[in-house]
Amino acid sequence: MTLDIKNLAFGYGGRTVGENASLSLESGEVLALLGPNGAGKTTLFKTVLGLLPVKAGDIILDGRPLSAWSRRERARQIAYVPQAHAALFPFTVLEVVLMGRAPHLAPFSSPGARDRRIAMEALGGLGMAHLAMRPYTEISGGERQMALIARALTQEPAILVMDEPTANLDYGNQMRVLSHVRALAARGLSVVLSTHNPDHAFLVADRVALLHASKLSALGLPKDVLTPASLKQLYDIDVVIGSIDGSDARLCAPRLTTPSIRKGTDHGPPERNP
Ligand SMILES: Nc1ncnc2c1ncn2[C@@H]1O[C@H](COP(=O)(O)OP(=O)(O)OP(=O)(O)O)[C@@H](O)[C@H]1O
Repeated sequence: MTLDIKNLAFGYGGRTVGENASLSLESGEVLALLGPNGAGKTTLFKTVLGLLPVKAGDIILDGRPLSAWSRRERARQIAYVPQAHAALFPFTVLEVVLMGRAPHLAPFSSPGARDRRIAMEALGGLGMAHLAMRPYTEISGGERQMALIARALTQEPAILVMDEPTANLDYGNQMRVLSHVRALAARGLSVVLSTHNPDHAFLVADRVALLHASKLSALGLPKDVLTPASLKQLYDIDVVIGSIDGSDARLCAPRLTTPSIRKGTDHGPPERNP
């Protein structure tokens, strides 16, 4: 399953968030998208998922325009892991994960034994099986994030779109999710994920794209795209990037700057005159 985005413009109503975005995704490839807060990563993802209308350009899924796929067909091919949200209804974790089976069920039918097995396997693979019967409203933000990943895997998609999948996770679960992403790619799944952590892109991505000032500004190997200069442009911070033991593996370390703190400006109310 391939995904081609050509000269895409995306945004909301009369507002264009990004334009002229082009990229392609091959089977088994992991693409990491980096960009500052508000750059438009979620908006791009929602457009690729067909949740927001295309403003200009084309999205081609497996050679066919996305608009030619029915919602159900699309949902069998592309799954979305949104940023974890607060839950409103006390479904069990298993019930939430089973929602991923919806595109595979006949209309008005309920999930069967096979669907439950797939859902439990997804939970088990993420070390979450023990939470299956807990209300989704009574688990932590990180556990909800893991449940949403399990729900997406239960959908058995060819392409997985993950919006900051490690954002709420402890260090161990971050690495478990990244390992899972690599294992899924090895099985032929394509993964697009956004991250604010360059090290995660170094760990997991085959290619990296940068979204900045309404443009996809770079697309290439992590070591070529994630440089002190590009990260300075993206986040306005200074970093050092080193290789581990002279290998191709890279690590990014920020240099902290000392902000100038002035009395009576950004850091508290102005001093009163006596
Ligand atoms: N529903 C909406 N309607 C109009 N504008 C929106 C809407 N949601 C987000 N925006 C705006 O669109 C721009 C891109 O937002 P988006 O959420 O795609 O950024 P992002 O790169 O995912 O950010 P973050 O890293 O903070 O999650 C921002 O300026 C944001 O304020």
